[in-house]
Amino acid sequence: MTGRAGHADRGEREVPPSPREYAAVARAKLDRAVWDYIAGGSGDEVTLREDRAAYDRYRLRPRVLVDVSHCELSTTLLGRPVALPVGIAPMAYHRLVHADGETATVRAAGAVGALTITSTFASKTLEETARAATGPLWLQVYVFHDRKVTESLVRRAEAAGYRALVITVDTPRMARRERDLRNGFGLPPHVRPANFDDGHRAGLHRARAGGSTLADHAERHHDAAFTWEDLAWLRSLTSLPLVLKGVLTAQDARRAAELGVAGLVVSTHGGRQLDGAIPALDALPEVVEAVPDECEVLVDGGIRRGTDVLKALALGARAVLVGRPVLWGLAADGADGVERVLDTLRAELAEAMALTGRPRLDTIARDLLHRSAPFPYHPASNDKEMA
Ligand SMILES: Cc1cc2nc3c(=O)[nH]c(=O)nc-3n(C[C@H](O)[C@H](O)[C@H](O)COP(=O)(O)O)c2cc1C
Ligand SMILES: CC(C)CC(=O)C(=O)O
Repeated sequence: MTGRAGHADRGEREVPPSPREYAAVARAKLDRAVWDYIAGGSGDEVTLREDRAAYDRYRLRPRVLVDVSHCELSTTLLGRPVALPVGIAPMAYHRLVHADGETATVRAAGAVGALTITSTFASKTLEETARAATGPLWLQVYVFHDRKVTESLVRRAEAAGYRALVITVDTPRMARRERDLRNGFGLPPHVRPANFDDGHRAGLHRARAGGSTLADHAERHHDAAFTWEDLAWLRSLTSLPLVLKGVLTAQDARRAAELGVAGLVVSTHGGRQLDGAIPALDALPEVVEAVPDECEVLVDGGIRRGTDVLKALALGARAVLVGRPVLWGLAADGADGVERVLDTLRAELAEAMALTGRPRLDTIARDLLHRSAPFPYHPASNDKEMA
């Protein structure tokens, strides 16, 4: 870690003072189609905007004259220590934005002591990523028609030392993402789904007007018939804890907990799947309420500030995941950029805890929040990351 947010980096480079400012740096560096794939959402991008705006509707009720000389951010996730309640959401193809891809991302997370969740569709193999990891590491899993492919991912994850499997349940098919359709998005030649053999890679690079090769691939391979009953099959494959990602209702949360799922990620997939879905932050309280304490609830989508993290924790999340800002940091400056994004979020969260008089994570509760601004509310500060 070199520079500090807001100060010149060894006198050579200006470090953007907030994660969101890396968006502008990334946008200037990336091809338009790659930027659009990352920034975009599905349909009219209503959920993309509202996931973010949901945070801006809450105001904070600070308590004063509390000893905040030390704020403690460390906690545990599924029984393992992490230095902060902020982890990296699974995202496909980090090599779209930087040659070092997922290995740079995981090194940065390790330096900060943050959880990393690696995508099934990583552009480095899950073994390469595990070798570069010094912090906690979980694998995100998509369930495919060909169960042997999924089973092989699970076996490899166990052998490589992954500590949990995150089953993404909101993507039986990929939603129509109009930016990708307009751009005829396909992977550039140097980016591959590294966990798969050539058969599974077929067609991902041949862009076609009006289509997205990623959506075509999901259509062919994702098992849209995968149900609650089939979870027992996954459970029988492994003793690793299972986490379901993409749950937005109390009903599904309850059912997952009854089946012994260790954790849930309340998520709209960053506004990339069901457009018009309830913002993740608004779904969080009912999910937390529905499950027993031992089922750990995380949330993602639109978290850009330490105060956003604080709000999610106040509504009952054990931790949050951050997606796009990690790719902005990676695009801007490789592992150093990711480390700065995470470090800035940590510094902002520590500051927010101090200024609200909540020096420990177990002092952060619902009474910290005041819901004020009416919906919809989309401050201009959100525009530059979605443009
Ligand atoms: C470029 C990109 C790729 C993604 N790929 C995956 C993926 O492979 N698996 C998955 O479960 N979620 C994927 N997601 C969703 C993220 O895990 C996460 O839910 C979302 O990005 C959080 O919102 P945020 O980007 O606003 O922080 C992806 C998101 C982006 C932006
Ligand atoms: C390759 C895709 C299935 C990755 C994904 O989940 C996404 O782009 O949101």
